[in-house]
Amino acid sequence: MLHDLELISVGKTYPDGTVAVSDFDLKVEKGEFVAFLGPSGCGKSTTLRMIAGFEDITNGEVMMMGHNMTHVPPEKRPTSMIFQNYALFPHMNVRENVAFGLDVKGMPKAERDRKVDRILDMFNLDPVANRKADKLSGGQRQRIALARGLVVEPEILLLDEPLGALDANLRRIIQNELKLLQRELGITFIFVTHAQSEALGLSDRVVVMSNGVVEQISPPQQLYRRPQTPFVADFIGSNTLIEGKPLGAGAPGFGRLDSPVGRIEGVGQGNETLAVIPAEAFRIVPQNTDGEITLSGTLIERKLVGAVGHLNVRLADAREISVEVSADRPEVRALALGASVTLGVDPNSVTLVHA
Ligand SMILES: Nc1ncnc2c1ncn2[C@@H]1O[C@H](COP(=O)(O)OP(=O)(O)OP(=O)(O)O)[C@@H](O)[C@H]1O
Repeated sequence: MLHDLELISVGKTYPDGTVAVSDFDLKVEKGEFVAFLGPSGCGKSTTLRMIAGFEDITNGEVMMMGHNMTHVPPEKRPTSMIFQNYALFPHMNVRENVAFGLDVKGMPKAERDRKVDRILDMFNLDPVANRKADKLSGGQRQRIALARGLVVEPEILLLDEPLGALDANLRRIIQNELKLLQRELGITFIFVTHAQSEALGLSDRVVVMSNGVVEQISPPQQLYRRPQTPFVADFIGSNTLIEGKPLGAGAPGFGRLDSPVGRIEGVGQGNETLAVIPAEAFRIVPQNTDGEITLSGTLIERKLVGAVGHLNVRLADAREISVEVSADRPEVRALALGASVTLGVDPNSVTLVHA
């Protein structure tokens, strides 16, 4: 099957020797929304620029619709890129900014105007079409940048932290618009962000990167439920990580671990050395509850925020863990600071990974 975008072992070493990206493999289907997520400096933007053609590739290949694009210049690629600072021309009006990409292609004026009108209408920009780009609000500038990226009808839209300059409220509004737009147009989106909620909320799949390396590529729910590396377990959601000695396989699909706070069973092979337990997987249970992992400790902090109780529990080996439980439960309301608590966890909620 032909993929819209395929990265084959793509790597980038800058002339000063900085290895920004290594061995990046990815296949993206038509119409997919893929987010690159990771901390600052992990190589997200470098990868996006290599896809756009703005950055030379040191190793590997970039394929689009089955064609090798590795050495094709940006303007000959079926991509369009939207930058965080929008990169609008301040001296041009909105219409000229949007028309720019079509002018570069030498499109005849009548066809150009038709396409520009359509896209200005789509983004509600016709009322400001003749205003200079630097005289507009952040949200309007963001829409111009999107309109300019889309008017050239790319197969793949590349977005580099496109919402980074907006305040939280506008960000949420434009996030929704972006998702609707992407569904409607069926264009492939590659979206770079370091905001976890944005990546998880918008995309079909998330590529988590750290230090130039792909840690995991999964749909958002899968990243939460089944992290594959210690980095992802630590970076996504709110997990307790407990190391231990592998004890081999348990029930089919499950492995066991001997940890300083007792035996832990979770989804895995049994040769892993780290158990990952989501904060919300814990419940307060009576001692010696069957069929569950139980961890005993002392309650050292309790905050009830709406329906959620945030507890800090000190376990037998003195480590402190964060636990989220339903604040409405009587056994949670009854807990006093300093009380002994037993936490129960269903092994199904636990993922074992290699440390
Ligand atoms: N032109 C350059 N020359 C040398 N090193 C560079 C250059 N551009 C980026 N780097 C380095 O490459 C690494 C990856 O940078 P990149 O901008 O791709 O990260 P990022 O994940 O997009 O970060 P951010 O979220 O801060 O934009 C970093 O260590 C960065 O310092």
